[in-house]
Amino acid sequence: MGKIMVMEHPLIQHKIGIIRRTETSSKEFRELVGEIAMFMAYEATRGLKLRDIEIDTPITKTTVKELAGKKLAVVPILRAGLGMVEGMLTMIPAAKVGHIGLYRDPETLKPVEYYCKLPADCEEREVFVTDPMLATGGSAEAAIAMLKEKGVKNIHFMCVIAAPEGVKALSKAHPDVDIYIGALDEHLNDHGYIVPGLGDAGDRIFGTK
Ligand SMILES: O=P(O)(O)OC[C@H]1O[C@H](OP(=O)(O)OP(=O)(O)O)[C@H](O)[C@@H]1O
Ligand SMILES: O=c1cc[nH]c(=O)[nH]1
Ligand SMILES: [Mg+2]
Repeated sequence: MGKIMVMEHPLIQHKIGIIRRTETSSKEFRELVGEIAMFMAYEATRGLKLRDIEIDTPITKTTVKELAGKKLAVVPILRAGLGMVEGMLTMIPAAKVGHIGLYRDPETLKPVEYYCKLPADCEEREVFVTDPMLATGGSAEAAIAMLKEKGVKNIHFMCVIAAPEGVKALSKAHPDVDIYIGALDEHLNDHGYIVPGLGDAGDRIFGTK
C-alpha cells in the first residue's frame, strides 16, 4: 500500500503561501516551485535503501553508506510538472528524466495524451512523477498508467497542491503509489480548479496568461 504524505515542513508551507498569491510574478512563482520541489525531494527520498561499503579515508579504513536500491528517474507531466524537475535534480542529480505530455480538456476535464519519452531502462528505475496540481486526479492516473504499461513498478507521485477528490481518485486507481503533497486544499470548483489553489500552474510558471 502506498503512503499519502502531506508536507509539514515550515519552509514548504511558507513558500506555498507565496505562490498562491495573485500578485506573485511568473519569475518568482517558477523559482519557488523549484525550491518547493527540492524540499519535497528531500522528504520523498527518505525511504531509499542504503547498504554498507568499506572505503579508505586518508586516515583509515571505515564503513560508509551508499544508495543500494534501484536507480532513479524523474518524470514531469507537461507542462507544469517541468517546473519541479530542476529542484528534484538538485537533490538527486544522477536521476534520468522522462517526459509525459498531457493536457486536461477544459470541457470534459479528461486528460489528453500528446507526448511520451521515457529513459530506455525506465522499468528498472524508481520513478518520481511530478505535477504541481492534483485536481480530479485524471492526469496523474493516466501518467502512472502509462508508466505501468512500460513495466515501471516503483512509482511516487509528487504535487505541490492537491484536492481531496484527486487524492481519493489517485489512491483508488493506483493504491501502490506513494503520494507526496505540499498542501491539501478544500475542494474543486465547477471548472475543476482547486480551491483555494493557485490558479493554472502551467500558465503561472510559463507566463502564458
Ligand atoms: O488532476 P487533473 O484534473 O487531471 O488536473 C491536473 C492537471 O491539470 C494541469 O495541467 P493542464 O491541463 O493545465 O496542462 P499544462 O500543464 O500544460 O498547463 C495540471 O498541471 C495537471 O497536469
Ligand atoms: O487548480 C488547478 C487545477 C488543474 N490544473 C491547474 O493548473 N490548477
Ligand atoms: Mg495548465
